[in-house]
Amino acid sequence: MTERTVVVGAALLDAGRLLAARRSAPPALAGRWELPGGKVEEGEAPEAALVRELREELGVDTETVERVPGEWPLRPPYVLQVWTARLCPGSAAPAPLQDHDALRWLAPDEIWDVDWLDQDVPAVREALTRLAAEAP
Ligand SMILES: Nc1nc2c([nH]c(=O)n2[C@H]2C[C@H](O)[C@@H](COP(=O)(O)OP(=O)(O)OP(=O)(O)O)O2)c(=O)[nH]1
Repeated sequence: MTERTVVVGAALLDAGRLLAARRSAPPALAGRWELPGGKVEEGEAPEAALVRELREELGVDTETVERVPGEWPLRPPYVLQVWTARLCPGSAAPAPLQDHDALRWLAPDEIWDVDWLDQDVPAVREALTRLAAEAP
């Protein structure tokens, strides 16, 4: 039997930039950059989980736009799925409230300036194609 838990990550896009978040915990991941998000709870739709996680972690109101095709293995039993998302009108600006200690909005030519978690690199590469498509 394969047990797997989906971790949803947001490619949060705004004004042609992608939000990257630096993890503050656990020690093995702290200091590395990721797509903000978290684990989907039982009975929860992944898009709803992502909106919930972004509210908890960053204090923002968001809506998901589309699934970024693909699924990337994390530490078993977790797999990463990614959606593009945008801020709802009137949302607060993202703040590192929980799990993160820094945030950066990255333009396409800055994407590789941060030290992404190794396992996020293929997902970020895929998200970058979406960002390039919507860059002003
Ligand atoms: N959110 C997120 N987690 C990731 C990414 N890449 C990656 O390996 N992970 C790992 C870190 C964690 O082991 C797991 C997700 O944990 P989390 O701490 O973000 O999820 P959560 O908010 O639901 O966690 P919890 O404290 O409620 O247990 O997936 C990523 O891009 N985004």
